[in-house]
Amino acid sequence: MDSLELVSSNKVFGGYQKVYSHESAELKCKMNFSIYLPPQAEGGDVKLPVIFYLSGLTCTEQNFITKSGFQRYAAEQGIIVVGPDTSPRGVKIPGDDETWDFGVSAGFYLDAEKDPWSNHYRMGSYLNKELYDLILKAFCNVVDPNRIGIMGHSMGGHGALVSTLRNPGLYKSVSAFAPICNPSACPWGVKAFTGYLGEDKNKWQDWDATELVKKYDGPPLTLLLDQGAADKFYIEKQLLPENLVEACRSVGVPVILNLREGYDHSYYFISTYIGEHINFHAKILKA
Ligand SMILES: N[C@@H](CCC(=O)N[C@@H](CSC=O)C(=O)NCC(=O)O)C(=O)O
Repeated sequence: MDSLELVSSNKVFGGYQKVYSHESAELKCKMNFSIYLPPQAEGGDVKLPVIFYLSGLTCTEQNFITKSGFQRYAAEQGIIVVGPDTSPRGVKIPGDDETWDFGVSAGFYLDAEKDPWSNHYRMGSYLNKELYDLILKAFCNVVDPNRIGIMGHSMGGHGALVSTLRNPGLYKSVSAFAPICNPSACPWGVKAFTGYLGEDKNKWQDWDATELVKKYDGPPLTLLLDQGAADKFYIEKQLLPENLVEACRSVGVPVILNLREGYDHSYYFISTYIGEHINFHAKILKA
């Protein structure tokens, strides 16, 4: 673990919530990530499943670990949970902090192709190659490389779905809270894809879950989605879960969409259902 620097460590539900920093080769900057090591990781003599959790717009690795209460359920199930940051940090690109839905904290878990973003904004490769491999290597005494799942919220829900569909088999289980399901067809996605990928909409399809699922040809998957019915971003059609459900049904990919009456887009919603999501992953990863 020479290249990892421990930023913080707090005991919670018998395990440890840690934050590390490291130099990312993909992003060319220093990045933080969180890792929850449940009590079962103590001693290092059992290999445990891992879930990656991807946060949404405006977040760092801190929002999820301080607001969702996931540690109780991860401790109960004996699951390690890893949370990357949402964009490169400390890199100055003109326009990267002008709006909250593009640039800093809004990396969209994709590999940008357009200048000036393509040099640093490579969150897709960072997550699915660099951080994934780092976790397997640095925590090899406690991580089971064959039992890895992924989940996320909003922009992070998009990231979880797309990472799974683009990399068949890399993640055995996937779920999302209020994900951006069809970014090519919503204002957040159009802005991000135009900025990071350019005007050519053919390229957008490679990072859009609703398009990717129609071509998915990997191991069997069931997608679990939870969506608050009172979520203003759902009402404003930024999220479009129905488009993803329709695409899944058209190709026979099982999907569960729970529409939760009265819930909004916040971590109050996530904390209410995070236990159900952890248990969903546990059932698949521990089968
Ligand atoms: N600043 C925005 C609201 C931003 C917001 O709601 N961000 C969500 C993710 S949205 C999609 O990716 C979030 O997770 N916020 C962090 C939190 O701790 O709640 C506005 O003005 O509406």
